[in-house]
Amino acid sequence: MSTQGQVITCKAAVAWEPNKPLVIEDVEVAPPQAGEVRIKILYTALCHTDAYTWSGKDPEGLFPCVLGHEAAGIVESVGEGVTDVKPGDHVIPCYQAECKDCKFCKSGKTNLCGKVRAATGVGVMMNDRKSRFSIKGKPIYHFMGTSTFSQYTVVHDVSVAKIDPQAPLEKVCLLGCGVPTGLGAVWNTAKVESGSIVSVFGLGTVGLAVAEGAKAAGASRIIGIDIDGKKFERAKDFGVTEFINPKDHDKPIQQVIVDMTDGGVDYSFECIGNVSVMRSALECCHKGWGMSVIVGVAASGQEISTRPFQLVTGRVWKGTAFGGFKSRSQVPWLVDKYMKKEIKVDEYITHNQTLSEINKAFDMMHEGDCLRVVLDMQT
Ligand SMILES: NC(=O)c1ccc[n+]([C@@H]2O[C@H](COP(=O)([O-])OP(=O)(O)OC[C@H]3O[C@@H](n4cnc5c(N)ncnc54)[C@H](O)[C@@H]3O)[C@@H](O)[C@H]2O)c1
Ligand SMILES: N[C@@H](CCC(=O)N[C@@H](CSCO)C(=O)NCC(=O)O)C(=O)O
Ligand SMILES: [Zn+2]
Ligand SMILES: [Zn+2]
Repeated sequence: MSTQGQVITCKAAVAWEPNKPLVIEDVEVAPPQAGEVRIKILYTALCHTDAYTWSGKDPEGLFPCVLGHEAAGIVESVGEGVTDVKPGDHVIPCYQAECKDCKFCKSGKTNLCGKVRAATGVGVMMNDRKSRFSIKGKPIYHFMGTSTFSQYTVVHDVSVAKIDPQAPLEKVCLLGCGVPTGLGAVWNTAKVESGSIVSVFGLGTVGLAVAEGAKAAGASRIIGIDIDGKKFERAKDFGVTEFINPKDHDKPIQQVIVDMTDGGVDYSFECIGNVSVMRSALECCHKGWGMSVIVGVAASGQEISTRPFQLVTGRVWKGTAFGGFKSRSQVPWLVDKYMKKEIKVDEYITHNQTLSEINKAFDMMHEGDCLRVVLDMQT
């Protein structure tokens, strides 16, 4: 029986309050309105940004909400005027939209899109500024325009990337956030050249994807920095050539790196979300040209600082969202690269769970050996 035009009641993990366990609820998901797409989510991974918003440290965090933004699924139905996808299409929801028509999209200077950001930032849909999720009539906020911790979700059509139907959804769900962010930070934001010396702070999924991207770009040295020494062995497989544990040194870590690189690295990447490490990442860059890219997301109220002289003397400080990738145009390209075995994805999946085990899955995510946990949403 077709569910098109009907409210669908399904299971979703609801964050009722910051830091309180997620609760699996029967959630009503309204049909998509004009310009919207309802997606059956088959697999979702957990990202540290979900945990960050759940913790209450995200100034944009709203409760109750359905978190989740790294997923893959199949279009169930589309609203009026939606032409780019149809029921049955395999898709990846994209928290960074791409309308191809706004000032941002047309600028040629950024992957940020302005079309729906004002609505997604406050947990509602553009059309009527309301949520499509409810429980017994009580609205539940959307999150990042994706809300993938639900068996069905509604997103804006500008936030849907149509992908190769042959691609395994239980793997390519990762191409919704962490892996593209790391690869793109290197390829799009920093534009690392062959022969460069690179340092990566934080060897989780994002940092390892930075290393993978840097290796592909031909970096001559890739220095991995992490306070957890257990991260080092695995990082070799992703391209890291040297390791530093700040705990093994008395000197500031930036000084250690400057000393071992004849004046500093060409490019550094902060993949943790720690503002003091962001400073170290900038200050380990080479005078005159070194560039540092902030990838990690820092808590509300945190601010970065350095001596302005660091910038006066030629270091450049940048940041990246979704690795600078234009989502609808380039996520399908990343899926194709995975299918051609040109980028890793499977290697970042260390754990598998089901939606009903989501709280356990978050506990796993915080364990040292974990990169990504993928949830099977339909069991
Ligand atoms: N900008 C974006 O678009 C974007 C996209 C995805 C994720 N993120 C953010 O990127 C960050 C990294 O994500 P992840 O999934 O790789 O996280 P993760 O927790 O798996 O990895 C972080 C790593 O940093 C290490 N670490 C922690 N404190 C450290 C310190 N002081 N010095 C050195 N190492 C330290 C940890 O041991 C861990 O290995 C998070 O803040 C996440 O929210 C940003
Ligand atoms: N809401 C937070 C910012 C969170 C943030 O920086 N998000 C990244 C993606 S993290 C994915 O794991 C991002 O793309 N930001 C750009 C955007 O949200 O448009 C806050 O307000 O501090
Ligand atoms: Zn993420
Ligand atoms: Zn746009």
